[in-house]
Amino acid sequence: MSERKLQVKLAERSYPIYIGSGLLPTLPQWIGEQCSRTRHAVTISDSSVSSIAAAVHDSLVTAGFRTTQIEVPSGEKSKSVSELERLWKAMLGDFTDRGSLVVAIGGGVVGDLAGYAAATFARGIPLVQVPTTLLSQVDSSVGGKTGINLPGAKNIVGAFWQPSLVVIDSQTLASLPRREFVSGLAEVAKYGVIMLPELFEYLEQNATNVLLQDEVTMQHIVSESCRSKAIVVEEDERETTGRRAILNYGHTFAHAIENVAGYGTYLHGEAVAIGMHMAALLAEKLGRVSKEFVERQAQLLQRLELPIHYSAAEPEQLWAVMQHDKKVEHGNLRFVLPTRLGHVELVAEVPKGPVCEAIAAASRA
Ligand SMILES: NC(=O)c1ccc[n+]([C@@H]2O[C@H](COP(=O)([O-])OP(=O)(O)OC[C@H]3O[C@@H](n4cnc5c(N)ncnc54)[C@H](O)[C@@H]3O)[C@@H](O)[C@H]2O)c1
Ligand SMILES: O=C(O)C(=O)C[C@@H](O)[C@H](O)[C@H](O)COP(=O)(O)O
Ligand SMILES: [Zn+2]
Repeated sequence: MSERKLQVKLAERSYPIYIGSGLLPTLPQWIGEQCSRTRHAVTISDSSVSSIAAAVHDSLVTAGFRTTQIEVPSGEKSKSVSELERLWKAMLGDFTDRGSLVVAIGGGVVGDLAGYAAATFARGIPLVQVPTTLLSQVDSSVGGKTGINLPGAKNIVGAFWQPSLVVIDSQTLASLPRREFVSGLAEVAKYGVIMLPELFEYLEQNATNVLLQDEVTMQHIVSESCRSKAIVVEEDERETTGRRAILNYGHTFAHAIENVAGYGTYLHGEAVAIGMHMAALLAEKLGRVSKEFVERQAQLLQRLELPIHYSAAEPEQLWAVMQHDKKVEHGNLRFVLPTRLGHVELVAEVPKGPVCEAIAAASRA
């Protein structure tokens, strides 16, 4: 199967996304095209993708690059100040400079962490994303959000730093555990709810093939997801007009759940699925959507084997953590809420009562 090429159009920060099977051997050529001044590549990966990182490294060496290889522990806890500091020091120690680039090989954790290292080292060096989880292929590798967590808030320190190139090779998913694969489907369902009802219906009709990871089905959902994200990012690169906030559907709840449960307890996509259910319940309580909408979304998420219930009922605790959400403005938390399938809005002045009721309604003791 030949590759598909999408383009994220952001003037001088524009970049291609290549999607296909068996693309990694072509990576050095594409790096040469996108980052022609670069002869030194810092590959950053995690311990679950060592063999993929080794293959990328070898192809870069063969193509004449000097390389620095860095590995971080796998898991959400690596999006930390201490890992970031370790990366900076390793980059400095091997003479990384403005003629270098970072190649992030892994899931969203590596992409966000390595991306922020690229954004900050020497005030910013080019970044290439090689996503190896479904979640990172449909979402985190595109759009330029990079960063780390603090104990009190998810993704609270970071930068917008667009990659110069994204290479999505479906073969890298061969070793991905099923729970991680399913987690990525939450972000795909999210695009369906926020802007692409056809994708939502496609998921409803093709759930079996999706879960079987049928190649044609996968290429469709990955490219539709990247296409949707690119459209939104092109309209509001730095989330200043509110348009990009639609990509945060379910995330106000999700980030609080990830934080309160302890980073890594819920996978990001699992928390997003629960957060989407909470957001739909909240929208229903505010009279914005029907019960049928809530049930239809819940049915799809469950059909995709995603959770919709939070296993500990702590509405007050989630509410407190949500006050650190980046959509808080002048002390007011804003929620992304649906009005119909394919459309969501950023809503301010949502009272605490219905929020806590929605959390309780989606919770199981
Ligand atoms: N920047 C953004 O726009 C954005 C968007 C969505 C999510 N995120 C962030 O992304 C993170 C979640 O990303 P994720 O779900 O990819 O998690 P992850 O990076 O932790 O990867 C999931 C697990 O799979 C392993 N893994 C990765 N590739 C593998 C492969 N090919 N084979 C076997 N194992 C593999 C990893 O080691 C890890 O244990 C969260 O921190 C979330 O906040 C960022
Ligand atoms: O790219 C975006 O914009 C998103 O909101 C995508 C989300 O799926 C992603 O989890 C993102 O990291 C959340 O952003 P944050 O600004 O709430 O940290
Ligand atoms: Zn997300």
